[in-house]
Amino acid sequence: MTGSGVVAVRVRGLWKRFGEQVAVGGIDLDLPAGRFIGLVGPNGAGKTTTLSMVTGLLRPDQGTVEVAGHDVWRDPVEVKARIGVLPEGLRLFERLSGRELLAYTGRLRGLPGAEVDKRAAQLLDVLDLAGAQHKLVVDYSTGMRKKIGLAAALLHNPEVLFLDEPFEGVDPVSAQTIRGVLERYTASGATVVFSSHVMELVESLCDWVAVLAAGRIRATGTLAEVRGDAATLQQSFLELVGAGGREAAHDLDWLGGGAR
Ligand SMILES: Nc1ncnc2c1ncn2[C@@H]1O[C@H](COP(=O)(O)OP(=O)(O)OP(=O)(O)O)[C@@H](O)[C@H]1O
Repeated sequence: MTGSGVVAVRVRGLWKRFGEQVAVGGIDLDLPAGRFIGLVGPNGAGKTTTLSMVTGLLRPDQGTVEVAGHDVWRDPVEVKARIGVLPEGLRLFERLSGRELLAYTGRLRGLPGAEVDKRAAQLLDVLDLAGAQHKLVVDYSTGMRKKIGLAAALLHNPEVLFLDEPFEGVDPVSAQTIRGVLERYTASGATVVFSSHVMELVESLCDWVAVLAAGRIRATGTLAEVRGDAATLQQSFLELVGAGGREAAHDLDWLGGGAR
């Protein structure tokens, strides 16, 4: 699946409204296979809504999504066998231990018990969770929850992995661990799609970027293409999405300590 030109995710005419609010306003997108892809955009841009529709968690009002050549809404079983998802606000089975959660996930994925045991042990080890594997998930910290969620999403060796803000609330050591696992995974030809509004992170991890603002795609391409002549991705991002509002700071002339 590594070859250039192979499309991992194909989105056409995707729309989602919540009442009057247009969350996603007609997105067309081809995400190349074998890349580390960043879906970036400011708060409320529509990243979570887009990822939810792409992974079959939220039904679009209009439009189609194909993942690994299968239509997400007509062929959900084929798609779900090929993807791993770490959603935002991840809900886990809290009363299972980390190890039990992986055993359960592996069996749901149809893997033989011995294979699940082997993969679970390796993932727990690599993600630095071996010491906490018998602890209940309810007692895990935010970072530990992200890591066990990532392990569950990787267990069946998916072709495409979707991660919604995977580094949110994660300390630098755990972030480095997660990063190592993801880099190894993409090096084997798999595709990672992750959403973030942290530009430095996207710049250091991704080789392909899609910029989303106000429910629409503003730019796509390799990191170099999207960055263009700007010094950093952050700068080109601010130009793309418009940095309006920065000057509004003078309205806060009462703010700054001292006089009340
Ligand atoms: N269930 C919902 N009901 C109503 N409005 C919603 C719902 N989900 C999302 N929205 C709205 O749709 C828009 C896009 O939200 P979304 O969560 O997709 O953005 P995002 O890019 O993921 O933002 P963030 O980076 O802040 O998580 C926002 O204006 C949000 O208020």
